[in-house]
Amino acid sequence: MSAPAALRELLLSRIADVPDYPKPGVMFKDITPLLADPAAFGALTDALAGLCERHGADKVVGLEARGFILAAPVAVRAGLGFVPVRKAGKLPGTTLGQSYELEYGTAEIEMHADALKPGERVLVIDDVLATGGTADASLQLIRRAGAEVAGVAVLMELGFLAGRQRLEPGLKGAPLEALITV
Ligand SMILES: O=P(O)(O)OC[C@H]1O[C@H](OP(=O)(O)OP(=O)(O)O)[C@H](O)[C@@H]1O
Ligand SMILES: Nc1ncnc2[nH]cnc12
Repeated sequence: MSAPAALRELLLSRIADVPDYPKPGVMFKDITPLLADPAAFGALTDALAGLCERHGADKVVGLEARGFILAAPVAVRAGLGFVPVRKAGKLPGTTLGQSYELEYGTAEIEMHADALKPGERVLVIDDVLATGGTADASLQLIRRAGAEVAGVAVLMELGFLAGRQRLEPGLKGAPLEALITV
């Protein structure tokens, strides 16, 4: 479900389009103006915290790095624990790792193996859903830890990259919430 029109407009107005970054042909969605506006950042945090409640989340997982910026205040606002999913090699404890396909090549993300309890319901939060590869890998980590996926929530879905379609099998019926779709 997308956000109410007034919130969508506020959020969209604070996301900058940066052409040809980080490489030619990519339109980068820069959320730093949104983060710099406490009213917009607060409204985003409230909306995502509301999704934690609606979907019965017990924990919030944030995806490095921009996902951390959004997910951490949401977890505090929702009164839930925050779990970081990091790029490989950054977590000190025993980890579960999951590699995934990028547009070119592969990448790997990791989560502490004991970060989630079996049966806990987890909401995954990130800023952008593009091809869906990162979010899909996080769902595999959550399930391998024995936890349940309450849903995935993103600020912005890039509809033309069909990440929703890529993510659908991994969601297994859990919701994908995008406050804005472009
Ligand atoms: O749907 P996908 O095609 O997987 O792309 C989406 C991911 O790409 C970006 O992260 P990036 O890896 O650029 O890292 P950053 O957050 O550290 O900038 C974004 O924050 C998402 O996590
Ligand atoms: N176009 C884009 N803008 C911002 N973050 C992204 N992650 C993947 N594609 C992106």
